Parts: sequence; C-alpha cells; structure tokens
Amino acid sequence: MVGKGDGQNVSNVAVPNDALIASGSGGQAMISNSAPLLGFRVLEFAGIGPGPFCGMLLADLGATVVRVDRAIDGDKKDDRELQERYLSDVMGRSKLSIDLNLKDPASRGVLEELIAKSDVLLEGYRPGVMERLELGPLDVEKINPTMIYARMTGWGQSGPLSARAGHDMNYISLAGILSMIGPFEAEPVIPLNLVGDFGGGGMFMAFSIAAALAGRASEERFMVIDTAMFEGAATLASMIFGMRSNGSWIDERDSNLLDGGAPFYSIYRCKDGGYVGVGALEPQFYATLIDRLGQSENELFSKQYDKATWPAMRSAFSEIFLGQNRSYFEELLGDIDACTFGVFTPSEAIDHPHSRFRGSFSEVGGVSQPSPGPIFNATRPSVPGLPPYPGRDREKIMEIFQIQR
Ligand SMILES: CC(C)(COP(=O)(O)OP(=O)(O)OC[C@H]1O[C@@H](n2cnc3c(N)ncnc32)[C@H](O)[C@@H]1OP(=O)(O)O)[C@@H](O)C(=O)NCCC(=O)NCCSC(=O)C(=O)O
Repeated sequence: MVGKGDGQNVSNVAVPNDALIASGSGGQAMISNSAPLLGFRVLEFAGIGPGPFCGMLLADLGATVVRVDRAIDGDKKDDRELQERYLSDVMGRSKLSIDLNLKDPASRGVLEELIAKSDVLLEGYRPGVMERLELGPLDVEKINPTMIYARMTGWGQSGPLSARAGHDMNYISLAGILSMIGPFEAEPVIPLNLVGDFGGGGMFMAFSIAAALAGRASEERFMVIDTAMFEGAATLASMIFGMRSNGSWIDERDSNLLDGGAPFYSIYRCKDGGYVGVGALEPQFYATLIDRLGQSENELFSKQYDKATWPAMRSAFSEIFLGQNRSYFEELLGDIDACTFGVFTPSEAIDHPHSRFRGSFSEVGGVSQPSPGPIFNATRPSVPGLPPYPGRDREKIMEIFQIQR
C-alpha cells in the first residue's frame, strides 16, 4: 500500500515548518514508528470543528495535509503578523495551506492537480455544496479514480434533516445522548462540543479514513465515506444502548451507574471549592476508598450496590468531602486504588507530574496544547508544525505536488 506522496521525502517533523517541505529529490518516503501515515496526502477543504480536527489527527501521524482556504480579505499583513494571529488554530497544526477561490474557474487547474495527486479528500460542507462546485464524488472520481472521498456532516448525506444547518448539541440530541447528561429534573448539560464534533465526528472520520487506507492493500478503488456526527455520537453510546435493553439503564438523567446516579461514581465539592471525582465502581476499589476515608465501620457505606442506601450514602460522602480541601484528599488517596482524583482545570492538567512525565502536552508557538498521539513503539509523534495562515504554503505545495504554474 503506497500513498501518493511516496516519491517525496516529506516529513511531519515539526517546527520549523520548513521541515514539511518536500525535497523534490524523489527520494524514498521516510519510515517512522510514530508517523504511520507518512507518504499519504490529504486535501482538506477548510471548515469548522470536526473536519479540521480529523485533518489534525491525520497530520499528527505524518500525513501531508493540504488545507484549501478562502483567501484572506483586505490588505495582506506581513507574514510574521499573520503567523502569530493563527498560532491558536491548534487544529491547523502541521498542515499546509493554499488559498483558492473555489468558484473561480481560474483555480480549477491547480485544484485538479491537487485532487489527482492526493489520497484523501476531506470536506465538511452541507450536502450539495461540493456538487455545485463540480467537485462532487462523480466529478472527483474522473480526476482521481482511487480517491478516498471523506464527507463530514451532522445528519449525513441523506434523510429528511440532511439539508438543515445544525451544531454539535443538535446532532447529539438525535443520538439520544443530550437527554442523558445532567442533573435529575433540570436541563440537560452541554458536554462542550466534544461528543458530536470531535468524538462522533472527527475521530470517527479519522478512523474510517485509516480503515479505507488499510483496505487499499487488497483493492484500490474510489471510496466515498459518509460520516454523520449524530451516528458517530450514537456509536460512542453503544454500551449504554446495550444496558438499556437489559434494564440496567433507564432513560432518566442522574439515575444510572455512570451518569452521576450512583454516589460512588459522582463528583463532590470540597471545603476550598475544588472538586473530587469518585469513580470507585468495583467493590475492591470502593472498599479501599471507604477504608482510607476511615468509614469501614460506617453502616451507611456497607451496601454499595443497594440503591435504597444511595441517598444516605451520597449525603455522607458529601459531608466528608466538604470537610477538607481538595489537596487533602489528593494526598490521602493518591497512593492507593481508590479511583478518586481531583477535578483538574486545563492548567492543572498541563502541569500535572503525570502528564509532564509522558509529554502529554506540548507548547507550539507559545500555545499549550495536547501533544500528538498515541505513542507508537514507545515513540511519540513529532512536535507539531505551526498552523498555517490561509495561503501561507502556496509555493511549497506547488513544489511538493510538482504543479507547473
Ligand atoms: C456548518 C454549516 C451549517 C455552515 O453552513 P453555511 O455557512 O451555510 O455553509 P455551507 O457548508 O452550506 O456552504 C459553504 C459555502 O461556502 C462556499 N465556499 C467554501 N469554501 C470556499 C472557497 N474557498 N471559495 C469560494 N467559496 C467557498 C461553498 O461553495 C458554499 O457556497 P454555496 O454552495 O454557494 O452555498 C454547514 O457547513 C454544515 O452543515 N456542515 C456540515 C456539518 C458541520 O460541519 N456542522 C458544524 C460542526 S461544528 C459545530 O457544531 C460547532 O462548532 O459547534
């Protein structure tokens, strides 16, 4: 299985961004344990949320991801100023950008060359947009008969809702998920935009693209992937759908094992206003927790899975945790399997000794962000390259794709 970039010596070894440039020497692709997608080329049509996230995951693992942007309006600022302005575009890291007006026939030549020489096309417009641009699957197949054409939408390419605008919370609602999160008899809680956009969307799509690339080993053919965020989100809830069917989950918030209904899988406030998350599901870990809290003899904690005891158990836990600061419990429970930890802010997560030990976060252009991952053969993928501003890499892209002007 080879990528369209295999004749290029392209690396995602990051800052400075020049490391992303092909040498043009026609050398062999570099093989790296931590960059399994090295040599594959992805053409990403700029969008929001899940598409860019999917592109980031692919770039993190070594793919050459070219983002097709709209040109920046107004006066061109100098490159340094523009680069600084885009440093916070974490999902753009390690990508290259070309600006093209997709509605201008003059862009067509370059666009077709990029399509012909890429392995994956990634788009997140409303259904019909690519077709109107004459870039739909039927058009692209004529240019590149082995393209993996990956489409990201909230509702999918078909069905009564497919043309409707929407956002994460709308999609995860149709997955049945939004109704499940939050306090009993209060409004559902928005789980940021992580479940639809990034879990059910970007991650699901990246997985499906990797699967399609792997499938090329047996057959190279044109492939259209229709990723619907609501379906990806529902897939994340597969286990819960199973539990519903056997009666171990009810359609009522805050009433189940993993939705805050169980007092031994809940969050408690401490004296200083910090929180701890108690996740002591298994009897042995629960027993360890109760023991270290000095409550082994307390009847209120004696019947872990007896629902009738849960209200009193919750009150007792609340009182204990309110009695001391968060750091007290972190120290008390830090060296045992009590499945209980502080609820960390992003800054605390970045500074935690464990994440520091593993290099879980990196600083790129002064912006703290999750490091590329996962770790392959004990090697973490390279530190990312700086995210591009629109049009930053036009020249480099022309060189890598060997496009004549
Ligand atoms: C997000 C959207 C609702 C935004 O709707 P719209 O602003 O109406 O955008 P559309 O995708 O419908 O259309 C984009 C239009 O821009 C045009 N277009 C795009 N790029 C270019 C360039 N480079 N040059 C010229 N024209 C361009 C394209 O041809 C379309 O034109 P015309 O054809 O002339 O219209 C929709 O894109 C969408 O449903 N996408 C799929 C699902 C999705 O991504 N949802 C948001 C997830 S993020 C999220 O939930 C969150 O962050 O929260």
